[in-house]
Amino acid sequence: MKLGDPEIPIEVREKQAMAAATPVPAFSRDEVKVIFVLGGPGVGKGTQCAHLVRDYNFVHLSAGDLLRAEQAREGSEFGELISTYIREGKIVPQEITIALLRNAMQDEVKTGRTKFLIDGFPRKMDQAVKFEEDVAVSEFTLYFECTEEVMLHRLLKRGETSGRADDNIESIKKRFKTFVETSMPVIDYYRTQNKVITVPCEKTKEEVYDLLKEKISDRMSI
Ligand SMILES: Nc1ncnc2c1ncn2[C@@H]1O[C@H](COP(=O)(O)OP(=O)(O)O)[C@@H](O)[C@H]1O
Ligand SMILES: O=c1ccn([C@@H]2O[C@H](COP(=O)(O)OP(=O)(O)O)[C@@H](O)[C@H]2O)c(=O)[nH]1
Ligand SMILES: [Mg+2]
Repeated sequence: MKLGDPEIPIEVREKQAMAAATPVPAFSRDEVKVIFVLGGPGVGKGTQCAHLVRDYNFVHLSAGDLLRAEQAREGSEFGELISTYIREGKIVPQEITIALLRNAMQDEVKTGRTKFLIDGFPRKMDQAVKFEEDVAVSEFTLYFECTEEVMLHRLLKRGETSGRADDNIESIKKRFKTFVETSMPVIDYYRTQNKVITVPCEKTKEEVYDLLKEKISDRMSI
């Protein structure tokens, strides 16, 4: 059967035509620039993204923030599921997170904002593959690195005021395990493509930011 074949029912032909009209990925590398921001829980991804937004023309999209907003949205069919996954430190099924990211990107692109820091995503190989197939191919990945000991300290401190259901010792242990077992393979995958810029994060926020700027100085013309 070919596209437009009159023997195919009209509904099917319409669906085929729509699929053919939707570019894959949705945004080309000319239209948008995507930088993935990865690193363990509490390493400082959100903090450093805020610095980059202040100094450069980036849109900051945190997958975790988008999931928490969806969880809190009245009438969301995914609220309970997201809540459970986050508390257990597990990765929410990719369809949900990718749809949230894609919608958020579409809203920004409509207003002419096209440079994205995608923070805390992709955390699992299936997300990486599907996002790059369907939404956009990344320019490179920033990988923030530091010891679990330091991350634990930062998360417990953040937990004093964050109100987050996963900033407690039980959830943190599970998040560390998920990071090592499920998210590190994504970083390794992009390493094989020479697309990872690693930034040590043990020092103060300002020192880390200075180092980050130094490491990306030749990439900021994107
Ligand atoms: N370099 C740093 N030194 C000390 N504390 C930091 C540093 N970077 C971030 N923090 C703090 O650690 C906590 C986690 O940072 P955050 O940016 O939320 O990390 P992530 O998004 O990777 O979980 C926050 O309370 C933040 O203020
Ligand atoms: O692509 C993602 C990003 C986040 N999460 C969930 O959201 C939680 C919090 O993510 P966030 O990036 O906000 O945490 P951080 O690393 O900043 O502490 C994770 O532990 C996961 O349960 C997810 O399922 N998929
Ligand atoms: Mg964060």
